[in-house]
Amino acid sequence: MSSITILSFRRISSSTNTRHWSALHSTLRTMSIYNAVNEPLLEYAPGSQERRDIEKALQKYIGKTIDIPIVIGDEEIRTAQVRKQVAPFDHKWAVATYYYATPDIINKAIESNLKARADWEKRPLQERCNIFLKAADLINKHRMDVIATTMIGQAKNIWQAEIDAAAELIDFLKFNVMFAQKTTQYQPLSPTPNVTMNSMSYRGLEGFWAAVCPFNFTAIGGNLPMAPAIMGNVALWKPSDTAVLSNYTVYKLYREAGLPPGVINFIPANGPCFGDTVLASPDFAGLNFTGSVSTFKTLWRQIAQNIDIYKNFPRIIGECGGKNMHFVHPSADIDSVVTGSIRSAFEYNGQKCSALSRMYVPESLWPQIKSRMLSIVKEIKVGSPLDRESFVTAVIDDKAFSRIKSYIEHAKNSSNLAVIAGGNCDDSKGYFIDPTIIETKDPFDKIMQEEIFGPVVTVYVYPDNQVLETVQIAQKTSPYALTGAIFAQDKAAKEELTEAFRFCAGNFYINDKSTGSIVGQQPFGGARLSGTNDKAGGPFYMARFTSPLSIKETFVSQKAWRYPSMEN
Ligand SMILES: NC(=O)c1ccc[n+]([C@@H]2O[C@H](COP(=O)([O-])OP(=O)(O)OC[C@H]3O[C@@H](n4cnc5c(N)ncnc54)[C@H](O)[C@@H]3O)[C@@H](O)[C@H]2O)c1
Ligand SMILES: N[C@@H](CCC=O)C(=O)O
Repeated sequence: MSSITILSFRRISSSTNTRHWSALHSTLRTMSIYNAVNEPLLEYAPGSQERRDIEKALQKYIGKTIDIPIVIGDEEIRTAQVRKQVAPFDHKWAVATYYYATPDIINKAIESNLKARADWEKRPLQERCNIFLKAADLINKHRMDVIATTMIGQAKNIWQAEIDAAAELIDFLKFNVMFAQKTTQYQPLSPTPNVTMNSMSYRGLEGFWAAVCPFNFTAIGGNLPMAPAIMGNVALWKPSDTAVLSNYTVYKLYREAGLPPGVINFIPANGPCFGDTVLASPDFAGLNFTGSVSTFKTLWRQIAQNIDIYKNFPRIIGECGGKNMHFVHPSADIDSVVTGSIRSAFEYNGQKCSALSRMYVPESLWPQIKSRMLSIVKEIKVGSPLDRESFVTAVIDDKAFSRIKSYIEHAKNSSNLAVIAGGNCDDSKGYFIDPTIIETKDPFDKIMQEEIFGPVVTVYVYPDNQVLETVQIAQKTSPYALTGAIFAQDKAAKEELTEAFRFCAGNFYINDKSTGSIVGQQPFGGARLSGTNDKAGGPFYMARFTSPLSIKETFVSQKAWRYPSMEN
């Protein structure tokens, strides 16, 4: 790994000895970069060691309520605004008690960030990277706690929790470190090093970042404050109300890994209260947001309104929703369509931003695809994530339950729409919604346009001789461009469809489902209203968290003020 540090860099840069510069540049050329590889997934087969481990870990949490404080520096704070995070599959069970931060407390957290920044930003990149690589080791060591808290708090079954809270989070930590090193490796040209040496110093931003997190991925909660911190920034971690337990479990491991107090403060808070307070601070430097379009637009508008108070132009990153499609060509392989669509639409109850939500299927293939999807849906078990057979579990909360149910009711009440599988909703114990398949005669019905974020997929069946017309419909149906997939065996069709949907997704799949991106393999993010497409888990992402300083140092005394062209 790199032996170059910002501190040593500064020491060298203050020297006028060109030999030091040459040494720096040759070290930069030879420095070794951390080689991130993806975390292997554990399988949790019955009888396996990991199966026993997760069952033991779950016992620590089942039936209990964990108390979670606000954390600023080393101080734990509890306010009078006591909140409960409930198990979505058993809403009488509060899995955690936490406390909303008040505006005063949020301002105190900002002060603490700024105080910690003075030292953190100056630390060598290598030192910061080492802390987060240690955090990756600790997540692995305490894998079962991170997974168990994700299972009970966000209702993920073991498989989905493993993908998210263990594998993806560890991947984010390791790939962010690697890309931070690669990003900062660039040094500008110095064609006459005995006369002039050019260099670039990679600074964290002046001020603090607000990391505003969604409920649906523990890994995203862990990533949003951590990526800026690696690059020398300080951040407020605002967890989602429905993911406080898993996010706090990860936060504690970051601190245990050596993250100094105040670099990341853990601030559960009412969303608008948090937004209003942090965006009113002149030191607000950046927003790292993942969540819905409406929240992102609200925050962006507020930033614009407050633009005159800021010391810097804030950086804005926002990854939002989608209306992700599978477009099936008449030459498609039916097995791939059926398996991919069931998985993408119903894994984690359709609550992945990349989940399949609308399908376009040619009428020649629909009878087979329909009968196979309906028969799989009959086999899908809906239930508690603690039951190893549950493929679909409960949706996250009462608001999500009502929203998803309203789309199903709309389908039941519309003559253009037919509910052909599922449609049952039951919130008596938990927020359960059966995997639901709807057929539509109207490709522009709102159910084909709006993000539902639940286990509901709508299918539009098109005449085989109208592929191009249907492509045009699919292109303009939704304002989002997050993920999309085409299924085709015909080579020319594959090329044509890929070109036709070039701007309809940030992550595009050919003969594969629209979900399941892996850090470092399919860097993730969408365009249009799906977000700023900064591709978390990729190299450009880390560049967003640095404010580079270009330095030119000249070693020879400069005497001539006249241009050569003026000389005789
Ligand atoms: N593109 C991606 O990478 C990606 C990944 C995951 C989730 N998502 C999207 O996230 C959404 C689901 O997540 P969610 O329900 O948690 O989203 P949400 O917008 O309801 O909440 C996101 C966060 O914003 C906070 N918030 C709400 N109002 C706020 C305000 N006025 N000021 C400051 N913070 C505020 C919430 O408390 C929460 O922490 C879906 O739309 C999904 O598609 C996108
Ligand atoms: N990485 C995830 C998307 C995250 C959004 O919720 C996937 O591609 O399944």
